[in-house]
Amino acid sequence: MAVRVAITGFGGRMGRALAEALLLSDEAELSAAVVRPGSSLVGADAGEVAGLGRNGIAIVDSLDKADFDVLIDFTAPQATVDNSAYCAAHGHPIVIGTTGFDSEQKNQVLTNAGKVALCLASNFSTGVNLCFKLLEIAARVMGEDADIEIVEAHHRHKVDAPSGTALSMGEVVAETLGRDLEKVAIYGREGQTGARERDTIGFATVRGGDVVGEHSVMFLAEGERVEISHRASSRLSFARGAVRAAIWLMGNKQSVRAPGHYDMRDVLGLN
Ligand SMILES: NC(=O)C1=CN([C@@H]2O[C@H](COP(=O)(O)OP(=O)(O)OC[C@H]3O[C@@H](n4cnc5c(N)ncnc54)[C@H](OP(=O)(O)O)[C@@H]3O)[C@@H](O)[C@H]2O)C=CC1
Ligand SMILES: O=C(O)C1=N[C@H](C(=O)O)C[C@H](O)C1
Repeated sequence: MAVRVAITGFGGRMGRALAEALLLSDEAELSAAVVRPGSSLVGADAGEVAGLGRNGIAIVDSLDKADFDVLIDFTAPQATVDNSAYCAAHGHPIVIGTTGFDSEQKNQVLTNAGKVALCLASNFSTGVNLCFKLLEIAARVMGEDADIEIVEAHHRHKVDAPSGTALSMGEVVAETLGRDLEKVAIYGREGQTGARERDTIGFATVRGGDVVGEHSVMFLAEGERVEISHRASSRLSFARGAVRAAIWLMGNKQSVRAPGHYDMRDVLGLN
């Protein structure tokens, strides 16, 4: 029997991509599509809204009206805080792709991992999670002798910066080098900045057009430079990863994963 998935933020870019990924899956299916109360999409056919053809699932405005095993939530920080609390209260595992949390919101979300299995990742694509592993090696081999800079580019509608993925990349590098990202991160430069300090990790953000998501981490040493880069050309790369995580949390419906905080590296066996 297929894993039954609810999607919150169904009308958003990722909501629609997730619907497509579920249609392509043999092991999971869309069972509920949820949008904000008052949305003009309430009552519409979810398949039609996602451009996938009629599927008979009417869009609802609350998780209380949804029938599902596991939730996939790519919305906005406060909505994710609320949706994860709902899942914890009702015993549903949850996959979270939302980025841009402040530290209090992130703590609130993670509290729920005491009650249900929760998979939180700034990026669900296989390629980015492979890059996280490559970054550990690069940081170990070159990190002490190189200046490290992270550049990311996204579409003009993105509301948080730097991207969650760029921050995760910074965390991987900083942790490998025994540095505290909060202390060494430099978010953009302007004016008389002075010479670069070796231990810092710089972030630069580009926003524009329809860029799906591009990340590059540079290790700039004397006489050579290594770049580890990832370019997403379709949101399906994130959506298929999130569906894989949902199936993994449900243990294919045989044995639901124990409550806890997981990420996509756990799903891919990279941790
Ligand atoms: N981890 C990963 O792999 C990826 C993560 N993301 C992240 O996912 C999130 C969503 O991205 P994207 O789909 O592009 O964004 P969109 O703005 O296209 O979609 C977000 C959706 O969430 C809904 N939403 C927001 N706040 C609320 C709320 N309080 N209550 C109910 N619904 C709400 C919006 O509804 P409405 O339109 O009515 O406001 C909208 O439908 C972002 O944080 C982004 O960074 C994106 C891609 C990959
Ligand atoms: O908002 C997006 O679009 C994306 N957000 C995620 C992030 O902040 O890292 C992942 C991906 O790059 C697309």
